[in-house]
Amino acid sequence: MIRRPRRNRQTEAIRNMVQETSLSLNDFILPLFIIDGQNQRVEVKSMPGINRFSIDTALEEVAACVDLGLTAFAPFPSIPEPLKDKYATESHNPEGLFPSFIREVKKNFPQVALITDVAMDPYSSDGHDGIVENGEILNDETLEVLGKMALTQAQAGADIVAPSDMMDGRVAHIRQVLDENGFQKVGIMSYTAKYASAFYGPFRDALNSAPKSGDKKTYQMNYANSREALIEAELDTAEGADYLMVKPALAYLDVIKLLRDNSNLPIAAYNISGEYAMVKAAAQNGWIDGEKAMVEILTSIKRAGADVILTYFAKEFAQYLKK
Ligand SMILES: NCc1[nH]cc(CCC(=O)O)c1CC(=O)O
Ligand SMILES: [Mg+2]
Repeated sequence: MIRRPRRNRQTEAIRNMVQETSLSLNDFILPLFIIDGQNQRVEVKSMPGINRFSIDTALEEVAACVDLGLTAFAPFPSIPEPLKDKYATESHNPEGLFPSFIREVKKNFPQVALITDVAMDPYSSDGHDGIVENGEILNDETLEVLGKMALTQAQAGADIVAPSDMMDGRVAHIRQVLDENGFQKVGIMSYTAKYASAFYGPFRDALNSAPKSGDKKTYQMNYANSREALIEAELDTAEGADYLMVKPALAYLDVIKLLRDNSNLPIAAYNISGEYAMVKAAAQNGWIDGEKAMVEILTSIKRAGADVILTYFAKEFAQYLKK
């Protein structure tokens, strides 16, 4: 035998030398759940280690994460039920919970990147990402709400707005609204290929944002499709997206690779709530080594082609690097 691949695996120094993919804290965006009130830090039952924070404790959490070397955050608001309505009006109230949080973060930590969620579901009494009329999700009427929401977030100081709703044409509409109002510098991270997934459950628990009726299959993609992701990617690119995202990540590594190979834009991947919960549940049962599984999963997402990874593991990974 002349070729023996095992030679390059003989010692840790050699293995490290030939390692193709490495993770850096610059790769990560940490999602944060924001709730009303003061001095609140409430664990999400289905996501061990992940809390919902009021603005004050969220700022402490951001400070702790910045100390660990994290630089990017993706906050999501949990809106009290009485403030929800059919048109997600609260989503463009400049004095609302979410814009208030954005302003506080930018005031205290101007150096961090804030990637803010644009979608109706946390504010919608129907729990959908669009306006519901006779059981139908209206596309073009929803764009108006998304534009106002994105503008409100930009005015509060968001660096990048991230539409997660999957309405057609929303990237172009948001770009136009931002530009008309002088926010040319605010980026758009589009949830380009977002699939109708069974793994969103814990997130909907955290925000109490599950659809009140029906499912999201008329707007989120069918997980059996990958060519359709290329159609979405072409459109988002033409409409002015600065980043293309694939969501979820783990069961969609092929889609991440597909977009990586077909686009020169940065590719983001969202390692979502249910993917986090699976690892934590198995680790708590002693069935897998949670820390090793975390590093393996995050490395795999990057190996598949993600430049940016949204993950609930970001803080834990930063702590692991410190060890
Ligand atoms: N706008 C919808 C939205 N924004 C973030 C997530 C899920 C994130 C996660 O599971 O971690 C979802 C999915 C959904 O509820 O349909
Ligand atoms: Mg689209």
